Parts: sequence; C-alpha cells; structure tokens
Amino acid sequence: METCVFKYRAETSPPFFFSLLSILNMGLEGVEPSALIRGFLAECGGYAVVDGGFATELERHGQDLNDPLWSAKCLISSPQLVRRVHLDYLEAGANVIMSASYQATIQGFEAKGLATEEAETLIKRSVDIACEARQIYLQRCAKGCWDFPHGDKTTQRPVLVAASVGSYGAYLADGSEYSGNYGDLVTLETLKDFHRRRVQILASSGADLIAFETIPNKLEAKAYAELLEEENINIPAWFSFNSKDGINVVSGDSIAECAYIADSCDRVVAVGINCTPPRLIHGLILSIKKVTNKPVVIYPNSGETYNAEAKQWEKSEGKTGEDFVSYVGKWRDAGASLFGGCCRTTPNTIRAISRVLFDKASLDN
Ligand SMILES: C[S+](C)CC[C@H](N)C(=O)O
Ligand SMILES: N[C@@H](CCS)C(=O)O
Ligand SMILES: [Zn+2]
Repeated sequence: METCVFKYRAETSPPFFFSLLSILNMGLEGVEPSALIRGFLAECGGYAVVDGGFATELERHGQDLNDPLWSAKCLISSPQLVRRVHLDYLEAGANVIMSASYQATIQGFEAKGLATEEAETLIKRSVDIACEARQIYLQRCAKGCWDFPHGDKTTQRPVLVAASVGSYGAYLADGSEYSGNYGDLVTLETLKDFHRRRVQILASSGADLIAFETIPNKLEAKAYAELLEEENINIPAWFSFNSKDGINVVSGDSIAECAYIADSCDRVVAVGINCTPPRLIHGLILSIKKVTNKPVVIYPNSGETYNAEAKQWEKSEGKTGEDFVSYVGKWRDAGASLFGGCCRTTPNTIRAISRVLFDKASLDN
C-alpha cells in the first residue's frame, strides 16, 4: 500500500518508524487498526494537534466561498493557496492536516459542468496537495528553516494527512450538516451510494486516514461504517460528529448511539466532535468516553453560528465569547487525545493549542 506517511520522518528513523511502516505495508489485514493511531499518538508525545478551519483560512486569504462547492472551489481556482494554507497549519504545529475535500464531491463538480473523470482527479488532487505541503514542510524543517513549536528540534514531528469527507448535507450546500435533517426520501442506501466513489478514491489517494467530519446524524454514521466494510477500505478513519446542545448530535440522535456505531467499526480509530461550540465540548467528551476506548478527537468551531444563505458566520446572540484555548486542559483531562479547531479558527488557534499541550510549564499549571 502506497501511503505518504512514510515521508513523515527523515532517513535516520528510529525503530518506531519501522514498526509503523510495517503496519502500513500490511494494510489493515490482520492488524489491529488502532495500532496506527496509538503509535502515532505515542510518537507525538501522547497528544496530537489537528489543523484548524480550512475554509476560514482560505477566506482570510481573500477567497469568496459563496459557492455550492464552498472551499472545494479553490481546488479548481487556487490550488497554490490550498497548499499554502496547509503549510500555515503545519508551521503552526499541526500533526494532522486535512485535505480540501470536505465539499469536493463528484456530484458537486458535475453540477459545475466537469466530467466525472475531472471530478475524480480533483478529489485525488486534494490529497496530493496536502502531501506536497507536508513534504515541503518536512524538507524545510530538515534544513532548519523553521523551529518546532513542540518536541525535540533534532527530530521531525510526525505529520499525517487525513482525507476529509464532508456529509451529504455539506454537498447540499444549504447548511443541512447543522440540522442533519435529510427528509424521509434519503435512506441508508442513498447515503452509501452518494459517498461510495469518493471514499474509494480517497482510500487509494495516499492519505493516511479518512476524516469523516461534521456527521450530523446516526444514519450517515451507519452509512460510513457499512461503506468502510463493504469496500474493504484499507486505511483507518475517524468519525467526528457535531452538536448544538452538548447532549445529542445536531439531528437530535444521541451522541452515545452515534459514538457506539463508530466504536463498533474496527476501521474507525478515533471518535469525536468538530464544528461545535467550545462550551459544549467537555460534556460531549465524557459521553463519548462512556461508549468507547478509542482515542477522542475534538476540533470545535469558534462558537459562532453559520448562516447558510449568506454563507457567513454570525456572532451567536447572548453567548459570551469563547476563549477556546483556555478549555484545552479541561478537554485533555476529560480524556481527549487529538485537539484542533474547525470553522473560524486560524493558525493562531492551533499555535496556542500546541503551546498548551506541549509547553511543560503550562501543563503543570
Ligand atoms: C461546515 S459548513 C460552514 C460548510 C458550508 C456549507 N456546506 C455550505 O455550503 O453552505
Ligand atoms: N475541514 C473543513 C470542515 C468544515 S466543518 C474545514 O475546515 O473547512
Ligand atoms: Zn467547521
């Protein structure tokens, strides 16, 4: 199996690298898939830093994402900027960067007049760009151009490329990944058929794992879990849900039931929450921990609310400002292992998370 995780270390690799390499060479056949993520976490020092808002950073660089493809439009119009944003997050301390494929779907590209083959190429390209960014970053590190935000400066920080998969609601481009209400006509089979080809492409793209993000309901979690098995997907995945009340996922399905679906699928190596206000995260981590021993990944948004019509984020009425980074220690103590940011967070957020996790002085406080 070809995977660019091999590039995360230089030639002078310690023994761990070789064990990881042999796990990956074997694919997931006969191997406990969680070995990859647990080995990776150990290599990172127990906790890993995930990147931050990807679309947010494209917007900060001047892109107008008011488009049905949202951030995926930049795969067509500004691939250089996509690479630059990945580099910004790597430079800020990310151990996991997510490809620009959240809203990159064959159906969405076809609606823009692209041929199926062009659409498939763009989806694969999203991972290639992330892998290129990693390679550039690691080469710069090897030359000593950049300091490491954490860890030993003589070793390279592990970096994984996760292929992002947004929900069916993301493709609809009407903000329905925040309601999870797809109507009665959308069945388990509809969702599996919708996602199947993209998941196949991403699984053989060279990504280290697939990040199923902003999952709004139980039905879509089940569709992903069944697809991973049916298609014999041989890279690991994480399932990340979103919530508006801190108790259920956005559709009203219970977070425990959703996390249980993820727990029951061997190919899922981490379970968590993204694009959810920071103040809700602590309780959700505790609920997830009750149903799974898999590592918990959390990457909340800024606490603002998405206006799907305007494709803009708005301050939430009556809510106090979310001091994101001040929560990190609490989330770590509640049992989370991977920490990043989602919409409206920036490389500065990720830099601050990295400091909280890896600056010994702040850990002891
Ligand atoms: C995570 S949301 C902010 C992504 C954008 C949404 N699917 C839309 O197209 O409006
Ligand atoms: N990876 C996506 C998630 C949106 S909820 C992004 O950061 O743009
Ligand atoms: Zn988000």
